[in-house]
Amino acid sequence: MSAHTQTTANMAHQAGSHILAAGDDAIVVENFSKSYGSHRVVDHLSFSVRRGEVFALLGPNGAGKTTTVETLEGYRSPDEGTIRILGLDPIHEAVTLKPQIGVMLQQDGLYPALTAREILRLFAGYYENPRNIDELLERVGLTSAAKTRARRLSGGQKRRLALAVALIGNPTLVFLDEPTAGMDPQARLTTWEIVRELKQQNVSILLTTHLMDEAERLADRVAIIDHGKLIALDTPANLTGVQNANVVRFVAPAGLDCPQLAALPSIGKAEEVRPGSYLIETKEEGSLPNVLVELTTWLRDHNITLSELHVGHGSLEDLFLRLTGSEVRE
Ligand SMILES: Nc1ncnc2c1ncn2[C@@H]1O[C@H](COP(=O)(O)OP(=O)(O)OP(=O)(O)O)[C@@H](O)[C@H]1O
Repeated sequence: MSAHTQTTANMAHQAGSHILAAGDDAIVVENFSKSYGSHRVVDHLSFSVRRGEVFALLGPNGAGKTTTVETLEGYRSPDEGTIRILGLDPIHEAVTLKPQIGVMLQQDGLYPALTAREILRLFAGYYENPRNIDELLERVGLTSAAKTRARRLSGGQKRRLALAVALIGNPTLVFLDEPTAGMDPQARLTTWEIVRELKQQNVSILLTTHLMDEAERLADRVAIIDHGKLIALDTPANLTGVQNANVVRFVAPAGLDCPQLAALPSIGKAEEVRPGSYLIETKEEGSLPNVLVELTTWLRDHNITLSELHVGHGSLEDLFLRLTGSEVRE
């Protein structure tokens, strides 16, 4: 092949792969399973994350989130199924893939004797087009701690540094495993702002979190997994039914007779979700005013004091509890 033909072929290949890549999903997981010994922790999981999407993976402890994320990052191999990250195999094409992804780990496996700036300089050296270190330190709120050795950083500062490490290489796709766990409210807000900025720059983000409000605020779509299986996948608005106000929540003494409440004509369901905290769903759309009349009449007739009453749609936390039967923990 002549040099010209070869260049043309390369250009066509590059153009072709670019067009292909642009239409591709950032992450494709198909039928992925993983066991530790005889314990299957991920069970035929399939989902995809679009380019520029913020995708949250939720699930109770031990649901298989970290195993999934670590497999997507190329640190574990799937027993079954196919995984494509930016169109590439995370293990066999790791050399091409690694410069394009950023990973914020749950554990801050950073060099304890190096300063925050030295750690970022070290990681910047692995990338072709790293971010400016001082700007990044400023963005994550670590300017004043730039010369502090990692072992002397507070827990929250270590998380900020782990986030900066994930972003130093200007990644196309970022994995954030419980990014705000252990952060103070200010750092949490900064992290949320950074996630939104990344999204505006069309960076794809896979997020795991135990914070339902974090998922609700940030994620375009949420997947809930339990025992390694996908049990829900949709936008937060669709999952919580934000379009229809069909839920009444109230606080009253614990131990009310929920079956009796559920038997009222306009009430579809009545549950005590936590002691003294009740959730009621309407039987039909639009019957909320009737539900309120029936509920307050019932409470008055039984001489029950009401301390809070909210009307609206379900929350992600309600759905999570209902689907998994597990309390969310931070
Ligand atoms: N290396 C390992 N060897 C054996 N079992 C493991 C290993 N890593 C994880 N497990 C088990 O696999 C299951 C899934 O763990 P995983 O960490 O993926 O869950 P998770 O959803 O991330 O949980 P958490 O919310 O607690 O971080 C758990 O029962 C865990 O004990």
